[in-house]
Amino acid sequence: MGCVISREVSSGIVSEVREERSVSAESNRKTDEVSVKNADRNLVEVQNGGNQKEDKNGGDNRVPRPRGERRWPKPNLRLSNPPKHLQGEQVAAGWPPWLTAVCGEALSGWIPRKADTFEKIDKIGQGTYSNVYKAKDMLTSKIVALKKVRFDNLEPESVKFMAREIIILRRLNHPNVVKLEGLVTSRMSCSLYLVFDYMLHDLAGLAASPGIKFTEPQVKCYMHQLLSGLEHCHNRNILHRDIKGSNLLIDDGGILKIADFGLASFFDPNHRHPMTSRVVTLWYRPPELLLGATDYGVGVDLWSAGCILGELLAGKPIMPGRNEVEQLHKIYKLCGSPSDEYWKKSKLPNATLFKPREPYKRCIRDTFKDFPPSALPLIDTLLAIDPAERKTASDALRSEFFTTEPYACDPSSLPKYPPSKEMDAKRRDDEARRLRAAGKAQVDGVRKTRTRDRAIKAVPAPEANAELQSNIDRRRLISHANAKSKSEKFPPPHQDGQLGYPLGSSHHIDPDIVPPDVPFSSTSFTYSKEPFQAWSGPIAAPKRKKQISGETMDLSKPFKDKVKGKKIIV
Ligand SMILES: Nc1ncnc2c1ncn2[C@@H]1O[C@H](COP(=O)(O)OP(=O)(O)OP(=O)(O)O)[C@@H](O)[C@H]1O
Repeated sequence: MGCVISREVSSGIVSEVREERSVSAESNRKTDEVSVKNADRNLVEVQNGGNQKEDKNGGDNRVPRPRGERRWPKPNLRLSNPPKHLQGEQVAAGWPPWLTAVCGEALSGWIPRKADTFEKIDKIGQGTYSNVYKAKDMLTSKIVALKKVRFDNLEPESVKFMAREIIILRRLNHPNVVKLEGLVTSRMSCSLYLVFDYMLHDLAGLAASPGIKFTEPQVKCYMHQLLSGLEHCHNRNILHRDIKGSNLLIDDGGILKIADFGLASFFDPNHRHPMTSRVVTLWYRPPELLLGATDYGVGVDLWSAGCILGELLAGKPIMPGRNEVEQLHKIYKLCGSPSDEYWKKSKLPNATLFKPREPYKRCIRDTFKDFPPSALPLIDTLLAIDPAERKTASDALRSEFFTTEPYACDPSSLPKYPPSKEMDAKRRDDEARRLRAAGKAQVDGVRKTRTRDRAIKAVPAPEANAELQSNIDRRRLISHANAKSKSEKFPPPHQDGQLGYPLGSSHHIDPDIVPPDVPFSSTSFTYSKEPFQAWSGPIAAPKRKKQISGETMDLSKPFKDKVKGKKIIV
């Protein structure tokens, strides 16, 4: 679409990008040919990032890396002071100084579109730190989605996190990954808009729509696209870390795109850089993260993909835990508890706490005996307790699920659904509540109630993501700084040992907040009066909103992490 248009920005920037471009000029030709219709050729090439190759079949052929290039691309989150000349050039190109001062790398080679060249049509989504609008690009007449990222106090940390999302998005170029088309900003405003293609649906919204039940070929079609998008991310050493239905957008041609890279991160295939375990929405979170792993890889996204596969075939989420303890318990009950061998080799921080007295037997095949037979080996693999056994997205794409009849249908043959997003499901929910409250007609009420029930099932319990660390960090931030929305995503720096999850040390768990049917070793639970409550949720904290220091805190969203000293990559 070419939102990022007009002139080249800086000789320095452009030469850097050109070097990349020369490596893969061939591979970019196709994308460029499409984009060049709308925009200046040079800048579109820059926008494409230069080192990616589009493969419409979902394959992911990596372009050879030039000599001397880093083995794995690392976002420059800690570089808070880009060279002055670069900042100057970017400001001259129209970027606001508060942005260039912190995340020059994310802007490199791009110039901003002006906000008044878009016409907002409707609000279509809301995230933890953003609002998403449907808008019309006045220059091209194209309908787009504008994700408005808020920066209340222009805190460098929050801007850096947004920069990471932009850097990651710019490295991705695949039909099943949402494409960042451009950035919109103004010198005056403290917000930034990310421009994306407009997508009519998300998978959570579709799955929660009354009357929609996916057939086997349709499930295969969505899963193939999801795994193809993941394969692309993983081959670029990017973990998404929040795969769930509402982050899988679907356009009116049935094309699925992985969206919301706000929690995504580059990972080190050599496992030398630990990462935070506090990622992924609870229902889709793999056991190793619940057990505190900081050394993990593609397996985390594959687990989430397994949960999605189960959900699409079962018509409801397969492991809807209300808090972390219950989530782990649901996992053990379905997938079995980790083997002794795995406990030994994984050295997971929370292993001693969550080792059940008696091992649980795996019963995936029994539980899902009504699933299509070819789906069982795949779901069995994706939901393996040991992440190494989940293999890779490429392996999943080669599994018999996709190579036996009935085959995946073509995306274009999928039914044309009315617009349906997770947000629409919530709207229906609100409407049903309003109608019930007003004592409207019984029949109508019954129908809406069913809709509501389903919508709720498709969305993780809000409390599910409220965690110890986030609560403490929020409290600290709210009382120490007068910030709100950003603080929920960007807590202040802290040492791991200070709060929450001291790596490698044991935790205290209040037995009162452990669901009664969770038979973990009783010796593991030690009563503590510390302000712990990591295992939050309905059991410990039934309220959605919490009043802290006079501010209303919304605990209903996954808490976005931050850099912890030098050790943990978030
Ligand atoms: N390109 C798009 N087209 C249409 N709708 C979109 C698009 N991108 C996002 N949305 C809608 O906006 C919602 C929020 O977007 P997104 O998940 O990117 O924001 P976020 O602030 O990172 O959210 P979260 O708190 O879930 O992490 C999505 O669930 C989706 O319904």
